[in-house]
Amino acid sequence: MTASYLPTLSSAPRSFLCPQRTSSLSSATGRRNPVFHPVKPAADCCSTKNPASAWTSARHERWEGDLAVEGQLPAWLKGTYLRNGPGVWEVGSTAMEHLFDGYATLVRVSFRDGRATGAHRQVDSDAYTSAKSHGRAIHREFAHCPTNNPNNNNNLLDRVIDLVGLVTGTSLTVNPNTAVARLSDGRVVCLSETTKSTTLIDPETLGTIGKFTYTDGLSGKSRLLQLLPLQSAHPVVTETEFMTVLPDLNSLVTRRRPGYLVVRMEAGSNERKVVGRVECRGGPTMPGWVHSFAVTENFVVVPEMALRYSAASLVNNSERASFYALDWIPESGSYLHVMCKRTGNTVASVEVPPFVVIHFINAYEEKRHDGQPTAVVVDGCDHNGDPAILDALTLHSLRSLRGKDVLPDARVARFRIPLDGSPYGELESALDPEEHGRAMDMCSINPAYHGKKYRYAYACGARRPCNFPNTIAKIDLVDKTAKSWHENGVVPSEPFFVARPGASDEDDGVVICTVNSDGGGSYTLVLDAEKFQEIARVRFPHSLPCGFHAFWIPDKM
Ligand SMILES: CC1=C(/C=C/C(C)=C\C=C\C(C)=C\C=C\C=C(C)\C=C\C=O)C(C)(C)CCC1
Ligand SMILES: [Fe+2]
Repeated sequence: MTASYLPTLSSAPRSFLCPQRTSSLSSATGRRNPVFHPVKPAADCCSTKNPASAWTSARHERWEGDLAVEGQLPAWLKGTYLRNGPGVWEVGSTAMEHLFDGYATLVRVSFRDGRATGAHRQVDSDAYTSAKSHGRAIHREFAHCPTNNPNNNNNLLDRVIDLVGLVTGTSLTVNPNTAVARLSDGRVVCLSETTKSTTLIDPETLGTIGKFTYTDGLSGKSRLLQLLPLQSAHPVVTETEFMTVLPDLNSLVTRRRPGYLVVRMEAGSNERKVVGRVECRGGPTMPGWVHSFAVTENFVVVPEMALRYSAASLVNNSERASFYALDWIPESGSYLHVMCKRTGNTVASVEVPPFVVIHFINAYEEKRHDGQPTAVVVDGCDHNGDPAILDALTLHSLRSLRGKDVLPDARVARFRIPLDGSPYGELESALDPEEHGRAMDMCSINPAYHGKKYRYAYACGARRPCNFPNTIAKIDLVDKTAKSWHENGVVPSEPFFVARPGASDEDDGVVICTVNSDGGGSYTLVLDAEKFQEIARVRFPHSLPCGFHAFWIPDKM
């Protein structure tokens, strides 16, 4: 590998790693100076030798500057890679306990002319700013329940106060720490699982512009007893629309069966319109957790997992369910529902073996010779139908069990849903899970193949022993094989596929992934997607927390 370093400030990291001595630097290259804002001074703030850096809170509110490039970035790679994820787990007297609880940290790497600039910055959500001003977290996160919450008593008034909190969304998190997406009108949003957390950001400065407010009243703002404060964290965004799934919690207060609303929002609009409602088959009262879902050309596939929202935990903001805000109720059944995008009708609803899929990979239709769809095939990262993965992602496990083989097994699950009225769907492993070390999550595909028959998926896999996925895997769903990238002790985030402009092969492009290295330190890796070999890495001057999901914004031609 040829290495070429940009002669920038970032190649002299010791001079600006410490936040106490950052302000007077000037760039020899004439480029913009790095900007450095400490979260709080830390005793080891100049050290990058922290093997648990992936799970260590970001030390600086924000930083931006030039990045050192090792290797050769493709000349065609022009645009901005954005990554979101939890990055601050300690504020004042609060120390969060779960990976999903951390306050949103954005990372940006912009590639132009073989060079790279980078930034990271905390999202100024109400959850984060209020935690800083109160000296403790005051919102309910996935696992974190505000401690000295006065609503601990079970009297009727407290229950009513909690319910009002749920309807108005004031107690649940507004921390958009999961995904980032550019809408087709150019607005860039960070998202998580509460509708109120959706936040507009500036993709260049990573500054928080403000809340993305839906104007439809669906989330309970204008209509009392509209219990729709939750959403899938992964909307499907196309050139014309934004589509998502809202678990319908109205069954908490009505006799209606629980269900899901599929909603769509046109480009440029803030108004979601209901496409249709899917009724849950299981229950009794709560829909299954829907972090993501899948779409095909004509259909939306809504999962109903036996891992269900916990009414008690959502309504009483200091109560924990068996899995944090979720209950595992295998006897309630596991289902997949298929809704027609055009009519909003549910055209298939099948029972399937238990699955725990946080992230669906893709879906496509099988068609008859006359083009009529006969079945829907859906692929997801399945934790072998076991919610134990949620416990494996506590910060204690991640920080203390490094090198221990405690990561639960996972696979690429392939579901087949017949469209002939059959009551059952099929479920099998798409390839031998040993191919990818029995770990599988944080997936992406070539976006041109969304909803279509496809061959390749990119995801995090494992080289065992490990307590977190530690490889980047390219899954070939036709040959049923996997290629892997791995280095000792690494913690990768979602590998994100970016197609070469003008490409015709599905894997003609690069895979971009930000990685925490063994002894601390972070870099963004660029792999040739076809060969699945490293072509460049772009180093940050200090370590960043491991994040979740990425997005690519190409430069305007
Ligand atoms: C889940 C619910 C809530 C909040 C969720 C939040 C804030 C974030 C969820 C993030 C997820 C699910 C990330 C998944 C990552 C998976 C990884 C890294 C897997 C690795 C495996 O090997 C609420 C809104 C608090 C309440 C409802 C439920
Ligand atoms: Fe996700």
